[in-house]
Amino acid sequence: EDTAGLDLTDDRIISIVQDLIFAGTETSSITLEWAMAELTRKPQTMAKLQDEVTRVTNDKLVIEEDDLSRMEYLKAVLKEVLRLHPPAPLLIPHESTTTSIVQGYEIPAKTTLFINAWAIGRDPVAWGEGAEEFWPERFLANGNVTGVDVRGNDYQLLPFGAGRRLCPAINFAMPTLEIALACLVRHFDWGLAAGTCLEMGEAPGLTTPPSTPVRLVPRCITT
Ligand code: HEM
Repeated sequence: EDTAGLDLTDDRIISIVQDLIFAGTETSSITLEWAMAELTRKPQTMAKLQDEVTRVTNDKLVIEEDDLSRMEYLKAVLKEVLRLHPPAPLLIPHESTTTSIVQGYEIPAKTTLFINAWAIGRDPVAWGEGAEEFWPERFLANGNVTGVDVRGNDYQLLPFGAGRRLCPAINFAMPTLEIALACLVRHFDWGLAAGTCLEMGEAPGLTTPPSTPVRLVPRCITT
């Protein structure tokens, strides 16, 4: 109490916990859902990822955080998923604090601003002719955007935002997603259920899951 004017009341604690649950669960599950959809559409990419995860983990069945640093294709796959399918496509609304001029347009103070990370991630000026294509190799050696990362320093890839309000959980979210995706492809082959097809359209909203939930059939390959 009486520290910097913000008391830690029960209501505030409940709000913070709700924020964390909302900000942390759907974003991660949507990213995994899109990852599985894109990989199922591209069996060669899926096979390449499975090869890497199997090679790095050797005979081990449990994937640990230490293993991730040797899985560069896995990281490229996740960046590519977040480029094409940022789970919060317009990030979170921001408000300008002072009047500024951006490319000749005057933005008054106190204007609500949306950053369209979805459109930026598909912009051919930043990503080249194949901007709409799912191609993780673009982030690897000899790709056209080697070194571009999701940490808010490269303005063409902003799934976590940038600057002071960058997602505070990025260092938790990325390894969590990497381990989850590595486990899914290490232990199972994945295919579409008979008679179904993948719908790659997005549902509208603050977050954008696939318009039709992705339904895949796993076949265990490690027993
Ligand atoms: C794929 C995973 C995730 C993505 C893509 C993501 C993306 C974002 C974005 C775009 C923002 C808003 C940035 C801005 O204001 O411009 C944000 C804020 C936030 N994220 Fe994440 N996030 C993810 C996972 C998580 C997780 C796992 C947690 C918590 C465990 C979390 C907690 C938060 C919180 C608390 C904020 C609000 C920060 C603030 O108000 O300044 N996020 N996230």
